Amino acid sequence: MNSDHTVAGDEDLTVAGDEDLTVAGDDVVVSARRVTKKFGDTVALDGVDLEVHRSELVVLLGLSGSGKSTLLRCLNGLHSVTEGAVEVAGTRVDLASRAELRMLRREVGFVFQHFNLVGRLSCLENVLVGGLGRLRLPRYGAATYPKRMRTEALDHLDRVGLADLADRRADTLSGGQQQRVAIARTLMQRPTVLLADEPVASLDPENAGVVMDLLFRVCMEDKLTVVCTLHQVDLALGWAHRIVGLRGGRKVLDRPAVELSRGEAMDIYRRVDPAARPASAPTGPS
Ligand SMILES: Nc1ncnc2c1ncn2[C@@H]1O[C@H](COP(=O)(O)OP(=O)(O)OP(=O)(O)O)[C@@H](O)[C@H]1O
Repeated sequence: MNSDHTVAGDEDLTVAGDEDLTVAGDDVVVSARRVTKKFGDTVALDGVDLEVHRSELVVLLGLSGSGKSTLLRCLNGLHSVTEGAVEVAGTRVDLASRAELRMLRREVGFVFQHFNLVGRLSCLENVLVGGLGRLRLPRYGAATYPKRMRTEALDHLDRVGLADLADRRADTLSGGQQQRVAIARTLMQRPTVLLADEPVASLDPENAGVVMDLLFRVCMEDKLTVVCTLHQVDLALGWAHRIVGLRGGRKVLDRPAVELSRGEAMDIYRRVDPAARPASAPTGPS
């Protein structure tokens, strides 16, 4: 156990030496406290705090290399943190055993930029794969899954608007359709948290909007906690409840999307730290 950190009950997470760090109230599902992640000499995250609530969609924005993917991976334990505390769905990720991390990952769905479907399998079977964690033995072919799971998987495909393509091989679908199948597969996991790493980076603007709309709908309807990395400021402003900006591994912005102008959001992408800019300098379009 990491001696720097202590947990005192479900609603109390503290980092030793920082009395003001009690966090994780009733509906805080994701909590990162002073998280630092180093890869050798590279500081990918530098003391990042983040809280995300149930039914909240938070978008992480930032230049390439600012630490967005690293933060997502620290949330589900794919990366161990160098310092700090992470709690997700009631599990202290930074202190979790391998078995606890396996359990946690059933609750935390992950949506990837490149969909990660099995191309030669049907859409239905790809979705069913999301429910494998609930079964004791592996399955080969959609027909070998219990009927109730097939019905559930079809419902998820219906929800993403693709029930009529259930029997089609996944590699015959467009990118946008494949990402919708991947989201249906994640829903089959019955997650409480959904992490999405640039889920629309490979899609055209129309399909990107469809996928963001879908993520927003499942966030609200299923009361999911969604953390999503994006590079498209307009999509973030359109669908996020809250926008968190990272720069050089540090959090430089954390505001409700409705309170942000486009110019303020774009500031995250400027090479010069807006806080360091002289007061007389132009702020760019808003
Ligand atoms: N496995 C790793 N080993 C070494 N360095 C890494 C590793 N993963 C990330 N980094 C470094 O950590 C920093 C943050 O990378 P990260 O991938 O989190 O950025 P990002 O904001 O997600 O970038 P992008 O928008 O390009 O995906 C970068 O300097 C990167 O080179």
